Amino acid sequence: MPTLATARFLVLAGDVLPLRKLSHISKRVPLYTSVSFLSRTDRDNGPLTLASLGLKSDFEFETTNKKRKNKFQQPEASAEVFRSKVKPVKSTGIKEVRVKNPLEIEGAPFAAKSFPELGLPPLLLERLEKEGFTVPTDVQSTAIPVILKDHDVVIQSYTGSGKTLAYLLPILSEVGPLKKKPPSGDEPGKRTDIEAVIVAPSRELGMQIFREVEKLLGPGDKKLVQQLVGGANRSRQEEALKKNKPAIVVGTPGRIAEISAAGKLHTHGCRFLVLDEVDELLSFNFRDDMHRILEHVGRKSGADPCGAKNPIARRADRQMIMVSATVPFSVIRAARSWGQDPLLVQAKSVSPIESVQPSGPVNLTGHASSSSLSSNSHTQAAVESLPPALKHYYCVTRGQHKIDTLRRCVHALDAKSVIAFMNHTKQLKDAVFKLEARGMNAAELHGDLGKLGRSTILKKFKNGEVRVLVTNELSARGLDVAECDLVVNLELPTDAVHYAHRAGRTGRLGRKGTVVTVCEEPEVFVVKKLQRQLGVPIQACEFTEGKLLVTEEKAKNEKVGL
Ligand SMILES: Nc1ncnc2c1ncn2[C@@H]1O[C@H](COP(=O)(O)OP(=O)(O)OP(=O)(O)O)[C@@H](O)[C@H]1O
Repeated sequence: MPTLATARFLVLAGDVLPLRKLSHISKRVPLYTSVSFLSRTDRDNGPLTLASLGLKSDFEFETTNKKRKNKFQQPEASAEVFRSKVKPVKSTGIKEVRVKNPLEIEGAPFAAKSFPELGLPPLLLERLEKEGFTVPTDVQSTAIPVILKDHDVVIQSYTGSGKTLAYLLPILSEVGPLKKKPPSGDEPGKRTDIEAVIVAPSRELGMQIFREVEKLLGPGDKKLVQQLVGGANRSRQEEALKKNKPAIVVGTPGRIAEISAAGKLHTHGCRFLVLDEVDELLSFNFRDDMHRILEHVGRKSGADPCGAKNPIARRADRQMIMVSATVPFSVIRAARSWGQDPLLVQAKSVSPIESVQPSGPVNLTGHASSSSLSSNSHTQAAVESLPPALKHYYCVTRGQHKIDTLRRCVHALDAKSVIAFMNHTKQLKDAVFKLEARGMNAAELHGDLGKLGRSTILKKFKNGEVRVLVTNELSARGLDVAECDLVVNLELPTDAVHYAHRAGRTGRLGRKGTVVTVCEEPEVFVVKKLQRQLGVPIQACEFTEGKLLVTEEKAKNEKVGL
């Protein structure tokens, strides 16, 4: 049984505590190998701050004599942002030895101008060119070299900034037919296990990532990736696993856990575990399935007698990649628990997770915020997730006129591809009925529809056959429709994080985008609160004579919003 001597964090009653603070606890307290899971409404101790990432400071940084190589040299033109002087640790046959090393964080140029600068293999570069990807985004320039150096990472960058390729490219550099050629004579043996598991919280997002991998692998090798999303035929998925022996699986937590529990998914030798939308995957709904995944993926039972007993050593066998536009402090705590010396990778910075403190919020410009901003880390997470080019408005109307307002809004902005968010399925269906009755091409997307119905509607929306997609929280995360130029909140989101993910469906990858919240007079104070929490202006507007008119703030609204 692992003891406190070999562990760094203890997970107790939903909290993760550094074990060095628990010296008074009995020496043989069992170590939970799982981590705390958080309900959607969990509030943390405080937000991340950009200041806390202190690029020029030295950090006291614990590092491990990893089984994975610690490759700290960067390709010359890539994002060199940290350098660690890892002292060699004498091999004792036990891998848990950790030494404290100072980590120097230096300011450096980040944005690589091209993919070849990032040290990706030639075949993958060819595929990227074929698919029209020529210049990496900031988060890709920063994350790819760090992941290629085998670090566990938390990737945080705003919605639509290209986080998917930021982790897929380093994985495909090491897994599958596009990978770097091993040195001659170093040809690995026949692969039997899955090499990368990518977990996403919804079928739609899972399928989107799956398609992205398929596309990069190319038609000849697309069977090397297998989708394991819920709602799809399970026995067909199991047959495909057996027949095609894929190297990568992408799926939802429930289905992955189910097939794994049935003994049909062999992931013990898995090298990469990706948790996309990690803050959502931490929610209570996924708790049991995520436990199973974290316990089984990349755990080489029997391969290493020390590793089998020592959770820290076992963790070293897989590389954890955690991704979201919103990274509340709960994710930082989870990363500390799951990962080995994980790094926080943002668009233009890399810092040790150890250095991230739950402290005061910052605004979008990175300056310390005013005290009027909420200090919880969920709000902070939302601030950093909004694409800077988005425009935010709200329009006050009566409940019964919301659909008309939506219609006028679509015409006034001449929006071609609109996502309208609501909270309840019944109202959502009514809204579609009313929009269609008014001649607006609309469709509904929600959990009551079967998998086929959902994918057909989504396809039609992506093709432009549907102009207004009326949906709920299901589509708020990860959904990538480049053409979406307008997001409308027909009902208010529950909080700033949900607002940010909804808003992020438009304005992707630097495109223009508009977010309009349609609300009733008594709800204006909520909009004002969102404005304060997010640190972005949400202007009052009206739609008259086919135009969007920004209106003067009414005095009483100002008062309510104080
Ligand atoms: N280097 C690139 N060049 C051109 N297009 C890119 C590049 N990287 C990503 N894209 C495209 O940008 C879009 C957004 O990328 P992606 O979905 O990965 O964003 P994201 O940061 O994961 O967003 P979210 O937080 O909403 O999930 C996708 O259509 C993707 O194909």
